Amino acid sequence: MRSSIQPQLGFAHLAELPCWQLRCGEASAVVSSYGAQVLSYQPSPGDELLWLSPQANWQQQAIRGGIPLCWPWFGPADPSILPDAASQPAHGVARTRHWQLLQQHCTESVAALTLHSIFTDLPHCPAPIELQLAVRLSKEALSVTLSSEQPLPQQAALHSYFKLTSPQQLSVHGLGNHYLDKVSQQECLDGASPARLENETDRIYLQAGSQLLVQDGAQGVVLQQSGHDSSVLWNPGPAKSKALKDVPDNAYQHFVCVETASLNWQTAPLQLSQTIARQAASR
Ligand SMILES: O=P(O)(O)OC[C@H]1O[C@@H](O)[C@H](O)[C@@H](O)[C@@H]1O
Repeated sequence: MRSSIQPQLGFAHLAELPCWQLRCGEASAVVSSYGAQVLSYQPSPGDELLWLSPQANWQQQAIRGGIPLCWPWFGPADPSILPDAASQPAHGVARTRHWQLLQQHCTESVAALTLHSIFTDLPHCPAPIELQLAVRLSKEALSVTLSSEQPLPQQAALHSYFKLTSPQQLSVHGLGNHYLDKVSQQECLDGASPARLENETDRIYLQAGSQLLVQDGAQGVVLQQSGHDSSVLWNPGPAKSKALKDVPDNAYQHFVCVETASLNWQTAPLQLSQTIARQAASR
């Protein structure tokens, strides 16, 4: 059976949202044109790997869940690099744009599409910059690659929200033990490995490997990444969950973000990739 790509309007409670549904064998994925955001990935029917907030919204704001794209900066805009930083949105401008379909193709073993957007109004770059997101669904895995050929000073992150059944039982392998703790504002050189969640967890790991394992109790997700210089581990904990408007109060129990990031402001073309797959059950 060939794989397929079908346009669809709306996904979950996000009415009227223009999306594409990709299918390949038993696997399926949904990609939104708003933000070029993967919203769902099921390697087999009913086995959802990504979390989408039941209170997520779109239009004028980023969709909370799936795989948002942070670009061309990560977190709050840096005033030493970006003019008028205070008025710029957190995590950049890619996740609140409408993107266009550039190409698609289906074979028996893959459903793939590429979306693109041209940015003409970046605060630190007057020239138009084209950004592309390639999404590739196979029977075994989902890959996303964010790329730009122009050597712009930039940061980027694939800000994946993974579904969680138990925060207490989460361990993330492969991150290394050197991180910047954004909660305590301290650098930690000898963090525990594998990483586990604290009350609020917001860390930038500076020596993350190319393969991570997000182990949630008995279930695991294998994450392969390239083009990164760091990985971010984020879970808002109880107090911040309550403060966030677009998530339920207990959202911290339902997701963890493990992000593939390029944060060094390199003036170079961008090629940032993440591939996720359900870990095979051990015999
Ligand atoms: O609410 P936003 O802008 O989507 O950001 C969510 C989180 O994203 C993470 O990547 C950051 O490390 C956190 O500091 C931030 O709170």
